[in-house]
Parts: sequence; structure tokens; C-alpha cells
Amino acid sequence: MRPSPQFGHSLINPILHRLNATFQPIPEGHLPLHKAFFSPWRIVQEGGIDPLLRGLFATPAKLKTPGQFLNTELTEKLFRAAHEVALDLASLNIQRGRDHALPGYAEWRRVCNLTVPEDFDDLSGVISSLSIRDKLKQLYGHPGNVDLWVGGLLEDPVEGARVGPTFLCLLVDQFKRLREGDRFWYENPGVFKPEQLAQIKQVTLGRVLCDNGDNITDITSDVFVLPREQNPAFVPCSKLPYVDLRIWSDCCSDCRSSAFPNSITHVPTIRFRRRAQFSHREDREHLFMDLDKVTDHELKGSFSEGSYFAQNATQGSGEGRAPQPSPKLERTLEKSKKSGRSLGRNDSEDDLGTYEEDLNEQRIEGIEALVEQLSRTVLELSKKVATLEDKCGSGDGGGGGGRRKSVRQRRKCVDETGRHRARGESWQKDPCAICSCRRGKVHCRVKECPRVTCDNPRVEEGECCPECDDEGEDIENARPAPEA
Ligand code: HEM
Repeated sequence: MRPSPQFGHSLINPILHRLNATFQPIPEGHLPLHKAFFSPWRIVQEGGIDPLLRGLFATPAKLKTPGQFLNTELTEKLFRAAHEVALDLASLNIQRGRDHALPGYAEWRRVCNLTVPEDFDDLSGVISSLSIRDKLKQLYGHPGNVDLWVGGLLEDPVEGARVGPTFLCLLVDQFKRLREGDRFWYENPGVFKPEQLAQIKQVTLGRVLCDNGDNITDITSDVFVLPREQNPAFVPCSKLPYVDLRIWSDCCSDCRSSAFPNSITHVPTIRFRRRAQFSHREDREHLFMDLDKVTDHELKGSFSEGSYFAQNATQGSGEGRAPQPSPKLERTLEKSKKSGRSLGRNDSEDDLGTYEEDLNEQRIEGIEALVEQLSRTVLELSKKVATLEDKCGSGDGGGGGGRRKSVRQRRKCVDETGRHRARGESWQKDPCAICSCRRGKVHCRVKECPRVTCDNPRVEEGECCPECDDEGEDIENARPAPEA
């Protein structure tokens, strides 16, 4: 519900504080809000974005008081630089709610199972200031006419919150719906791996400011709490946890193959297990690395070709040089390369067994999905082939002329010399065999010869059967042989 998050307008500070690296005001000084509108040049010429960011986390937000809900920079001078007559943010908020035909404040209280006021005294429990209730009565006449943004904003805050019960209810409901209606919600199973989620959850707004400022080096541990409320007031940015993006690395053991669109690494839905070297320090402990003996430097150096560090390392020696593995680690890597296994915690000359298990696990995870996908494809293709076969073998009935023609063509034959034979055609394949074309297939009958008893039978040219010189002596009558 749009008006409820607009409660944020009541928290806007009329002054933008601008602080230098030691949290002192910059020479150009702080900035009245209306002078900040439509003046991006100030960021370029007046010290960049860092002074503004420091002002946001190191100075208090505006206090919402019964005397002032929105500061006059917003109600009297909004966008004055761009409009001949300045705008009024409060009026805009009220008007926009009416544009959308939103029910009034009292109706929303009903939605939230809160008491519905019949007169303005009924509101004394949630809007304790009598003068405010009187002003409302004067303006609206009846509680049923009060706009949601106005009534919600005027409620006394619930303990521990910056909003009253109505906005609290609507904000909770809104954000709950946003989360539950979002199938890509980052905490949903399958959206991120647990170790990636762990990385995301440790990020703070402070980390975001450190990473996105030009040169913010110190910050409060909790940017929502004033420095004076924290001990120490400021910490170096390096102390705040950061996202380790190596956990998102999708490289399988050979990144070169990922250049080929049909390689296994590009088959959708297949994600390979993360390599042990890319794990958190905590994870690495059970993912084989002997951390007691291997330093972080060695660990980075141990990344093989295609790894994050190898890809980003500057060639050559000197400062940008890629960290090199220690001789011990190199030997271990060499050994694991030869055996085709990944590095293991208990790696030793004699102990090779556990790695094979891990490697298999890694492969099966991808291959199972691939096999499943291929099986589905094969099944679909088989169905299509069966359908086509059905259509072709269903005789001449049905189908268009084109199809009948193709069926007739299919019923032609090709003989042993590669010559086309018409349906029903017969030909002498050789002196002993007569063939014919039937239903697209060549059928041959081989002549059966009579038995001969002479010692030197002869086969005349163009004849099939052997004969003795003494013709007819021992010859039985020829009869057709069964179909070949
Ligand atoms: C200098 C600070 C700010 C200025 C000048 C400002 C100004 C505005 C303006 C002009 C609108 C459009 C009003 C309309 O015509 O309907 C708007 C909408 C809105 N503002 Fe702000 N705002 C500021 C800060 C904030 C903050 C801190 C929050 C919340 C924490 C907030 C929440 C919203 C929301 C939820 C809308 C409605 C957005 C929509 O309709 O899609 N604003 N704001």
C-alpha cells in the first residue's frame, strides 16, 4: 500500500550534512535540501559522493514531532529550482492517494482489525495530541473522510518503531506479500546455494557504502545507529564482512570447454559442485584442505588454470604477480592431477580413496541431469518417428495428393545395380535368378538345378545349370526354388 512507505517523507532531514574523512564539515558546508534538488553538479564540484554518504550515517535523521511531520524544504520549496511555483510533497502524496481512489484512513484501520473511529475522540488512543485531532476535525469533519497518508502519519509510533499501528500493519502485509509472491525470492530453496546465501546474509548497508563510495575508509559497524551510540564509534571498512564472489564461480574443472555452446557446462540446469579451493575458509576445513599447514597465500596460489586468481593475475613478476603455490602444495597438486582427483584434507602418498568418491559425486551431479534430459529427448523423438511411421504405413486412404505420391515412390525398388525398378516389375538378375519389385522390396527366385552325375559338368554361357556332355543322361527337371 503506497502511502505507508511514504511515511519515509516524514524522516527526511531538511539539511544534507556533508562530512570529510575525519567526519568534520567540508569547506563548502552542509546543504539545505532545496539546494540539492536538480544540482548534480554539486557532487562533481563539491567533494564527490562520500561527504553526503558520511553525513547520512554519521548524523541523526530528522525527528518526527507533533509540530512538524514534513520539513518546510519539502512542503514549501520542493523542486523550486525547476518549478516556477515550488511543489508541496504532502499535497502530492494526498492527491496521489485520491487519484487511485484509495479508501480512507478509517477503512484501512478496519482492514487491519484495529478500532474504527466514529468521532475524533475515538482516535485519542492512537493520536494523543489534542491539537492535531482538533485540526483534523476542522479539516475533515468526520474521521471517515481522513486520507490514509495523513491519518497513518499522524498516529503515535508503536514502541520500538517509527510508525503507528495502521502503517505498521500495512507495511508488514505489503512486504510479506512481496516476499511470498516472488518465486525468485532470494531465500527460496534453489535460488542460491546455502553457501552463497550465507555470503549474501552477512552483507551490511555499511559494506555497500564502503564498496560504492569513492574512498570511504571508516564507517560505523551499524549504519542505522549513531556513532556516539557505538563502541568504537567507527571501524575501518576492512573490518566489515564482504561478499566472496568466488562462491558464484561456475567454472568446472576445465573452463576452456565453457567456450563451446554445446559443452556440458552449458547444458541448462546443470551446475557443477564448487571446487574445494573456492570455498569459505570454514567450508574448506571439511572440504579437504589442510588449513593448519597451508597459508591463505598458498591457497590462492593453488588455484589452477581458469580459476579466478589465475584469470585475474597480472603476468610477470612484481606486485601484480599471481601468488605462487608453495613447493609442498605444488607437489600435492601435481599428484592430484596425475590421479585425476581433487585435493583432499588427508592427502598423502598412500591415501587416494576419498578423492575418487568426491570426483564421482561431482560428475554424477551433472551427468544425471544430462542423461535425464537426453532420455526425454530420445523419448520425444521416438514418439515422433512412430507417428510418422503410422502415417506412411496406413495405405492410400486419407492424406493429400503429395502424400500418396510419396507412398507410391516409396514402393519403387532399387535393384542390385542401383537401377530403379517400378512396382511389380520383374527382371533377370543373373542366369539363375529372376527378381521382382513388390511393396517396395526386391524378391528373387533362384532356379534350382537338376543334380548331375558326370565327372566334368559344364555351365554354358548365359545358362544357369551345369550340364554333362551326355545331355539328358542324369538331369532332373528344373523346378523353381522357393523365394529367396
Ligand atoms: C529528499 C528525499 C525525497 C524526496 C524529494 C521525495 C519526493 C517524492 C516525490 C516527488 C514523489 C512522487 C509523489 C507523487 O507525485 O505522487 C515520491 C514518491 C514516493 N516516495 Fe519519496 N521522496 C524522498 C524520499 C523518500 C523516502 C526516504 C522514502 C521512503 C523511505 C520515500 C518513499 C516514497 C514512495 C513509496 C513514493 C511513492 C512511489 C510510487 O508511487 O511509486 N521517499 N517521493
